[in-house]
Amino acid sequence: MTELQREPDAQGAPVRRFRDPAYRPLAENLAGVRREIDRIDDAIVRLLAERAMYVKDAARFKRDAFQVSAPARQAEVFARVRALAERHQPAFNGGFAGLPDVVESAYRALVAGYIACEQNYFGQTEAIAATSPPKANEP
Ligand SMILES: C=C(O[C@@H]1C=C(C(=O)O)C=C[C@H]1O)C(=O)O
Repeated sequence: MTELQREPDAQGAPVRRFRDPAYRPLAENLAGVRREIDRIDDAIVRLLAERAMYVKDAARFKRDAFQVSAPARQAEVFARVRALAERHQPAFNGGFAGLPDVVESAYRALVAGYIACEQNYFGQTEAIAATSPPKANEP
């Protein structure tokens, strides 16, 4: 017989502890942990919305779908956020070993979503007629 699956008790006391004696808990119960995660998600989503508006603006500088995708820039972004995750590895409670992988894979999913939207916005733009630079001796 399989045991009935149920969600963890958010109000209850801990049911496990880290074997590391130096580990310092961050919250009294799971509800407290989740309150902090929700607070951080509010800030993250606000920043993702701000980032989105720059992705939209980037469409004005692109000539075609390949340029919207800009794979070299994507690779640069993924390497950069991975390095940032390594640099921001918390120095307490043993850090979070998988952080660079979590951050990189999150960015791979995020940027794929941003690019799909940028492709749509690109379709709402039109080419600007090329202007020739002013010639010497012209006022
Ligand atoms: C914003 C740009 O367009 C796209 C979106 C990117 C992003 O979300 O970081 C990166 C490269 C492009 O795929 C850009 O070219 O910089």
